Amino acid sequence: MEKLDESKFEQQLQLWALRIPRELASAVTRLLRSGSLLDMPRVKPVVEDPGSDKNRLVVLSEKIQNPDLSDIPEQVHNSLKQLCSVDVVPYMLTLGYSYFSADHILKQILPEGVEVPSSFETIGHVAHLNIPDDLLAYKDVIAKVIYDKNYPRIQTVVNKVGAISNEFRVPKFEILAGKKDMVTEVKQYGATFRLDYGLVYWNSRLEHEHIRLVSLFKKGDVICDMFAGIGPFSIPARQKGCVVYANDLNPDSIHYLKTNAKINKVEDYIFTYNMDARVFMQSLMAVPDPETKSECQFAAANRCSEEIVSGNEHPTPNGNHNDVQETWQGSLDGSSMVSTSAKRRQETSSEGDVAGQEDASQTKKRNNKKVKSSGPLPVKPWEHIDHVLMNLPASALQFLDCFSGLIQKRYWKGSLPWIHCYCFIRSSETEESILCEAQNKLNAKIAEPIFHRVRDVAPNKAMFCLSFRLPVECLKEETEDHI
Ligand SMILES: C[S@@+](CC[C@H](N)C(=O)[O-])C[C@H]1O[C@@H](n2cnc3c(N)ncnc32)[C@H](O)[C@@H]1O
Repeated sequence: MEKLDESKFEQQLQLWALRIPRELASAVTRLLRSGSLLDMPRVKPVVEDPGSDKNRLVVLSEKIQNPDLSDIPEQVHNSLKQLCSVDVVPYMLTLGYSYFSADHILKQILPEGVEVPSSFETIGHVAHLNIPDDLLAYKDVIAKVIYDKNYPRIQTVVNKVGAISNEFRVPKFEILAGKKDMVTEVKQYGATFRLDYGLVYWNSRLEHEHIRLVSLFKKGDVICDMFAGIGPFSIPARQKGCVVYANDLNPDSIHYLKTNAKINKVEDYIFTYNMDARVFMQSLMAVPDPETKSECQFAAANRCSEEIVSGNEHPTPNGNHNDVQETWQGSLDGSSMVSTSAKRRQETSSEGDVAGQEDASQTKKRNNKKVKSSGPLPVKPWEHIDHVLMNLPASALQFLDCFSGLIQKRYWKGSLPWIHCYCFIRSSETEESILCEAQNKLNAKIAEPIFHRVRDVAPNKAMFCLSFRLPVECLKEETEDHI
C-alpha cells in the first residue's frame, strides 16, 4: 500500500514584494491588479511586514523578476512612484500539502497517464468513490487526500467493493477514511432525506428524474410507489398533496421512509408497506368481499405489513375509505357517472398529459408548506389510482405481469393509471424490443408509449423511463364471486 508523504509537496517560490505604508495598501493593490500583483488561489497578496506594523508587504507576481521593477508597465510604475517611495524587498513564499488541490496532489502520486479519481458522488457527509482495480494499491492515499481536501463537508470516504448483487440494490462499501458512520442527510428540492448509505439504496444522480416525475402529478392524485426506497418519489409527491402508497422489500428502506415522512411533516396519507412489490399490488387492489362487508384483504394486508413496520395509522376501507361509497357502474372513460371525488380529480388531474411540468421554484415554494390532510381519503385504491411507479430498472419490466387482471373493471372509476416503468436499454436492445417485452409481460398492447432517457449508466447502457397508460385489456371483467 502506498503511503502519503505530505512533506514531498513543499515548494518555495522566490518573489519580490513592495514595502509600503499600510494605509496605502488598497491603492497600491488596485494599481498593480492588472498583471503585476501575486494572483494565486487562496494566497493573500498583502501580508504583514515582520519589521514594522506600520507597513505592509504587497507581494508581486512571479512574472516580476527584476527588483528595479522594469517588468511592470511604465505607466503603472510612474503612478506607483507618485503614490509613495517604492522599497522593493525579497519575499519567500512557501507552499505545502494544504495549498495544492486534490487533483494536483494525486497527479503527483499516481502513476503517469492514469485517470485521477478526484471526483466522487457526495451523499451528505459521505464521499463515494469507485476506485478502478489498477489503482487499488493507492486506495488509502486517494481517500486521505479526498478527505483532507474536502473536510469538514466530507467526513467519511468510502469505496464501492464489487458489483451490486443483492436484491435491495445496496452496494458493498469499505470505509477508507474518516468516521465510520454512514447515517447521513441529503436534500433534494427542499425535502430532507435521512438514510444509512450502507443499508439502503440511494442515488443522488436521480434527483432530476425524481422531480421530473413528481412534476407530472397533481394535487389529490393517488400514487403507488412499488419500489419506494427511502421515499425520493413518495415524499415530494405527498408534499404536493398526493395520497401515496409506498412499498419496499428492504425493511431498512421502510424504516427511513417513515423517518423521512416525519422529518418532512407528511406522515398522514403516506402509507408504507414492507413486502414484495407483486404481493403489495395484489393486496392493495383486492376488492373486499361485499358479502361479509366486515374485513377486506387490503386492510388485512395492511395490518400484516404493519406488523413488520409498526406505527403507521392507516384508514381501513371500513373506516375513512368507506366515505366514498358510490358504486361505479359506467364505462372506464365515462364522465357522467363519475363520483364527486373522481370528478374533482378529473378537473385537476393530468388526464393523459405527461408534458406539463412545474419548474424548480414552484417545487421549492410548495415544499416549504406543510401539507394539510383534509378528512377522509377520496377514493379506495381498487377504485382509482393515478400513477404507479416502478423504479427497479434491472428488473421492473418483469413485474409488469402483475397488472394483468389486477384491476376489476366494475369497481374502477375514471381513467386508467399511468405506469412509469424504469428499465435499462443496452446497445444490443432498442425501444421497440423493450416495448415488446413490456407488452408480452402485460399480455396487452401498449398505446402511445413514452420513452424518457434518464441517464447513461455505462458506455453501452442507459436508464430509461417507459410511461404508458395501463391498457384496458389488462382489466378483469368480473370476478365469479361478485356476479
Ligand atoms: C433502484 S431502487 C429505487 C428506490 C427509489 N425509488 C429511488 O428512486 O431511489 C429499487 C428499490 O426496490 C427495492 N426492491 C427490490 N426488489 C423488490 C421487490 N421484489 N419488491 C419490492 N421492492 C423491491 C429495493 O430494496 C430498492 O430500495
